[in-house]
Amino acid sequence: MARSGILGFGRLFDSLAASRAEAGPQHVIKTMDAEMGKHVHTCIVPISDYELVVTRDPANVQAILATRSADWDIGENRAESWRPLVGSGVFTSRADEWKHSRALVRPQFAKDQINDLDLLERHVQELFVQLDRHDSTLDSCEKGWTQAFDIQPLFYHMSLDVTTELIYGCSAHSLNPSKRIQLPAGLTQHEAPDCESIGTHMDGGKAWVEARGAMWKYRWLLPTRWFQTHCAAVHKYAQWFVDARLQLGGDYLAMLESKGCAPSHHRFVLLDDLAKTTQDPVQLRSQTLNILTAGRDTTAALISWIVYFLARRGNEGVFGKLRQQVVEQFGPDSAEAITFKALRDGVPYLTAVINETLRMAPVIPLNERVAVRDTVLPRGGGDGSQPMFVPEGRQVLIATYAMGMREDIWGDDAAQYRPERWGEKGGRRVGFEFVPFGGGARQCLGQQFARTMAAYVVVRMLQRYVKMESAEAADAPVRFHHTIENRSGSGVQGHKVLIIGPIHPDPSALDSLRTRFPDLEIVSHTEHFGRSEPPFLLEQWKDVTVAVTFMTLPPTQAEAPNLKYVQLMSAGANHILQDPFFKNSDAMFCTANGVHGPQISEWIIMTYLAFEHSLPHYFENQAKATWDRSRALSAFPEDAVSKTVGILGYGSIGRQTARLANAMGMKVHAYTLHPRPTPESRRDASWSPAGLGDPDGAFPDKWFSGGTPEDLHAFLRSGLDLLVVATPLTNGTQHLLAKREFEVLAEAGRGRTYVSNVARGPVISTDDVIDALEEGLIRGAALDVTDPEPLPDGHRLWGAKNVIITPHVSGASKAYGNRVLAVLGHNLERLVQGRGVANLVNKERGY
Ligand code: HEM
Repeated sequence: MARSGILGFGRLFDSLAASRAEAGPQHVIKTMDAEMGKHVHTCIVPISDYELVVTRDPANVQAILATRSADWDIGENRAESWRPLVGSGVFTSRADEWKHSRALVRPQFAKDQINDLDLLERHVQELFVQLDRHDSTLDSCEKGWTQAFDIQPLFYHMSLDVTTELIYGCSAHSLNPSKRIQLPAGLTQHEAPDCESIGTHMDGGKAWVEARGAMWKYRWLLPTRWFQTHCAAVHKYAQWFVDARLQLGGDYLAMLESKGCAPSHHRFVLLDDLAKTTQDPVQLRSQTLNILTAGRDTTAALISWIVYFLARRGNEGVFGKLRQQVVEQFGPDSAEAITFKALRDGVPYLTAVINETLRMAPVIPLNERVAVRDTVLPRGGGDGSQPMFVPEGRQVLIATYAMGMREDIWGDDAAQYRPERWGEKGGRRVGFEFVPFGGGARQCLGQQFARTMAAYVVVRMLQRYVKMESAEAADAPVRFHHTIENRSGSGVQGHKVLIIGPIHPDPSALDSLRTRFPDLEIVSHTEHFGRSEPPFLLEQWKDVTVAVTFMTLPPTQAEAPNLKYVQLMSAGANHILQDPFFKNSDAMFCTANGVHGPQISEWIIMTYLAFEHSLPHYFENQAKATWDRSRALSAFPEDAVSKTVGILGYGSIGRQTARLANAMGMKVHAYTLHPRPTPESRRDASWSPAGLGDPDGAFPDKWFSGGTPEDLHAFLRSGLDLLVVATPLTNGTQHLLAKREFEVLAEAGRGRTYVSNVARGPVISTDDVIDALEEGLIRGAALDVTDPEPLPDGHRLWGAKNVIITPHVSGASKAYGNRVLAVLGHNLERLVQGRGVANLVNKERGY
């Protein structure tokens, strides 16, 4: 090819422009066809003072990857750019170092257990939950944050979740963060791994590596500050697992299981297995990170492409035929009949679909090698059929996509998606014209795993969905931006967060948010319930896109035209329902639901136990310096074991209370307004601190529901020792507990119920609770909220029998501000990924 452009840089700029236009792989074909002719398959491309070779000739590919592979090695870019992020391992090393790495990790991939279908099924279930939820939770205003909803990010999450579990034994649970395990910090000298941000740091690091690659030999110009942050975070994450494995040896998997990770029996965990061969912590960290990098995005991209082609208009026949075979082989809805062998051999058309997808969208459309000595390629010289001399140091690009599009190999319809071309068995004989997984000595180690996972996910989706539809037009071009999806940067560039209000997070929590989103601008303005020092000026709203606030809002959207997301510091939104900005702007509002669970549930248990163990009585005696054991000896306190707690309103506070009560040996009865008959309906999508609460709705022994007094009475009659009132205050819950309800409690439990109110005062009728206490209809009450508030001096509730009153303080906690920031971080991550946020306020319903 001829040189082009100023100083010969034209070819480079053309190729960058094609990548930006999402047509990089097609650009190779177009340029070769136009400038060299369709019959030329190998050419030299000059760029400035440098020349590289591009080939789409299978004979040359075979020589490079297999027959003359000793003359070739991977190029500097892969080796050097990736190493700071993932270390030196099988994917990034060269020459003898690579041979050593390959020999070390290859045996892991030969084991049957690596194809663990139980592991895949667990994560497919999480995928389904997200798919179900997506439609119902995505609010129109969220769509303005990134692009329209795209199924692809869910596959990337699933792939991260699967590969982290396969490699380290503990999933990052990015599809369902509520399932994240809080691993112990003290076990190794490293901090507990941050499962929440590992995906973001890997994406950020990868984006940098790709940007560096695109800058070709001027890559040193790229600043490294953020890259270093990502590298440090990724290392820290892997190091904890490696150290824990080395410290615990054969007990490593049992430890993970005891913390709540998937069961250890018969489970294959790559790190665990690898540590039987080497105990070198750096090796273990690097090799596992190399495999995580090589396997995560590639598999997600393959699944995304398969779904893309199945849903593409015009491919309805392919979808129908595949679905029919899948259902015939595996049934319409269950995973039971799916085995590794049946996946591999049982549905030939599925194999054909996967192969055809990899032909038309090889996940890695350009592979690369550099000659390590002077050598020859079998074809490309003379008229194209002669050998071509390649000097040492020359780079060759293997155009995998272009080979897949050659009409002389695949037929005139090479541009059509037609799985039938793969024949009856789905896998026609191919040579080096089809190398999506590379070939020869450095062939992909994860091919079988990737194929199994893709096949499994597709089968489960086809069992579940009778139809898939693409939003694109039938003739829309295939856009290769997504070949390996690149969510470059952290996705929050240009966003500015204003924290304004009475509650402030620790500087360390702010720092970790900055580390997680390095390009997010954060400003913080202290304010004490409406009064701020220095005064906050209206024009300061102008460029704010995210506000974290208790109740300070801009007067109208005109003052804050860019404000898209308001993170409230409160669990409810009732105090701003009449605010003009809330009512009239299109910003989305999220509550801090979940930040109160830990401290309020502690308050509930504390007051209950204080009452049971007569703490107020002993405090009084202590003040009088009186040692008197008679009370405990005459009427033994009752402990909580086997008692029943009824939780009226099973939200985040109720769920954390259930967790604590369960740990004390109590039974849990839950009450919700709407029925929750299925496991799905019992789940809770709102935010909760990792490892706390009851996101799956697993604790209740009985579940009651309904909106009528009869429904409520059935719950109150269920034998409650402790009744926790944790329901929002609405018109329907005003005086929900009144005279009749206390009578029902008394009839059912002979006055043994202790009542705890952490909701709002008016949910209980004050006069009626006083009467119930005085008449012994209930044993006692702990009230953090009263009606009225503040409770006036001399009010008769102060002196009621067996009552503990605190002045609406159960929600206070030093961790409050940090938790609000955690909700913010959680939602920012979801917004960047185009997913629905947690705790979104429905503006019509007001909560
Ligand atoms: C659709 C999914 C995948 C595709 C298309 C793919 C593709 C490739 C390709 C083309 C190479 C060769 C690069 C070269 O020639 O230099 C490669 C190497 C590699 N792949 Fe994959 N891969 C996939 C999934 C996986 C998975 C799931 C894993 C592991 C869990 C994995 C692990 C590796 C490793 C370790 C290497 C380096 C081998 C070496 O250099 O010796 N891959 N992959």
